[in-house]
Amino acid sequence: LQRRIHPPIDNFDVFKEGKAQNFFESQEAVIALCTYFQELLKNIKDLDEKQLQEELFKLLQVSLWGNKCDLSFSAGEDSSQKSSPLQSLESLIPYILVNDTEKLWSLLVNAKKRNTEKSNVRFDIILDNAGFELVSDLVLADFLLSSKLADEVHFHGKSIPWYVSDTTKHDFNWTVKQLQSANHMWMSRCGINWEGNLKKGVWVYHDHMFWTLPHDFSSMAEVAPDLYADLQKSNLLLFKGDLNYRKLTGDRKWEYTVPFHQALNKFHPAPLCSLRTLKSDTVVGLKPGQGEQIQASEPEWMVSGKYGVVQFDAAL
Ligand SMILES: O=P(O)(O)OC[C@@]1(O)O[C@H](CO)[C@@H](O)[C@@H]1O
Repeated sequence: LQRRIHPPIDNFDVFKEGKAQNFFESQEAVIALCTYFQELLKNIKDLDEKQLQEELFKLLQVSLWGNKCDLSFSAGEDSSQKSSPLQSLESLIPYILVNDTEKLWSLLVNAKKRNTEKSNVRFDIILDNAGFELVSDLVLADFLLSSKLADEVHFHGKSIPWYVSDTTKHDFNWTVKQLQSANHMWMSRCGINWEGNLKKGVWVYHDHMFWTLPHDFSSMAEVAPDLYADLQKSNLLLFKGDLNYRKLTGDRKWEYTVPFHQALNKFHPAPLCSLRTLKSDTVVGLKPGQGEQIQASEPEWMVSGKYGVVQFDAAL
């Protein structure tokens, strides 16, 4: 229906209220994250490589678990982030079934070393939900620039309201504005910096109709060659969320041990990584017996949102 009334009438978004509510109900978590991040920025220049890596891993995990906050998953009920997103990271590590964060780090560090003045390191985030998840993605993006691991970050949102809480251009700009005008010093500092990044053009927001069409990503080169060509300019594509994972892997009932590379079915515009909590019954790249073992004690493991993957593929 949303596609049929495109462009939306007066920017009407039936999910707008729910998305705003998720943001406001996650307020304390947003404050905790912004405060942590602004403190980190104070001495980011003095961090050695190991410390930078640790901080990147933390913020990647915050962004991963931020994917639990999804209104389609909670059937419209409260899906906000209540506790500090940083506190529980350590205890959640066993729930990351595939953890390729080291590979991600190597890629970013090597891209930086090869970087010359002429070739910027570009990082792309294919966004998922607005609300707390989006804030966690923006903090990650800010870290990449502030640590100089990347020179520009491109965000890809939805051109029409989609899958309940998915981020549109309006949600993106609204979120930056909310932070900017917040009463909390560190929240507003984040918002001001982010507005500045957009103005300077080191953050770029894009949307493309392809993201709301029913195609697997393996057909992108054919169906949306312009988008595919744009993604080829990136050093690393970060795909957020469950639905993007389903589209990456063709939403098939794969054996758990099938390599991620194979399930991508020749979709390789650039090195890519999926940050996703499991909410649907598709998962690949597990170790032999890993899925079966969890299944035996937790029949709902693939759809509960309790488990996650940070799954990387570099082959071109
Ligand atoms: O992509 P997200 O936001 O992580 O998850 C979206 C999603 O949970 O919504 C559907 C349920 O309505 C799932 O099948 C689907 O994957």
